[in-house]
Amino acid sequence: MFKALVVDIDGTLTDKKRAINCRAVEALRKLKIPVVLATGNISCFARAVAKIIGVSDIVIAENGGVVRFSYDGEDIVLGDRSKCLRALETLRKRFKVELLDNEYRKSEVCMRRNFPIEEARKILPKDVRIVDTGFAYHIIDANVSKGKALMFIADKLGLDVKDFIAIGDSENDIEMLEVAGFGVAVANADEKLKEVADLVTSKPNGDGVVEALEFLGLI
Ligand SMILES: O=C(O)COP(=O)(O)O
Ligand SMILES: [Mg+2]
Repeated sequence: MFKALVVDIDGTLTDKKRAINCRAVEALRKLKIPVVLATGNISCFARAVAKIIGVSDIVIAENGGVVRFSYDGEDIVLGDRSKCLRALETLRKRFKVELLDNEYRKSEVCMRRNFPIEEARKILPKDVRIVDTGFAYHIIDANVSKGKALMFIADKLGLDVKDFIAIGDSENDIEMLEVAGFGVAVANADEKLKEVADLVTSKPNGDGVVEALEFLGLI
């Protein structure tokens, strides 16, 4: 009954050290439905991961700020990076900010997790928000989320967003789980994500992905 799957990368297919779970990779390869990867990471990283896992080359990158429909296609930018760069200047006045992959980002700003995020939230302008993926902080356009990007993709593919199962681990996955037809939080997920999930797996990371796919009768 579900027609497609969207799955987060870090903390979901990978563990804390970013090592990929090979059981999850094999399970995803076996699926008969399209698998879309959705990550806070940059588009070229997402595409490379999709390619080597062997899933569809439709990807959501930069927390929904960038989507791409094919490996050799073009990035579609859904977020306004200028808002994020302005917000970055506000943060820089208060914290020592270290940027990550700045030269490749098209819609957002990514930073090392080395300052108090709650303090940052208090001073950021309202046209952006800051999300903690457990791997990095991201300043994203307030109009952007993995959930909105998923709706955009579903529409282009002629699917209903409710046809998707979504699996994730952190707060940047909340909207994606909310809009999907069935949301899964892996055992290591943030409490906030578990609250919006239809299923919380007993196993963490990739083992949780396999558990969810078995639960849904997909493998
Ligand atoms: O790039 C990050 O911060 C992690 O991203 P992901 O968990 O959405 O894959
Ligand atoms: Mg994640």
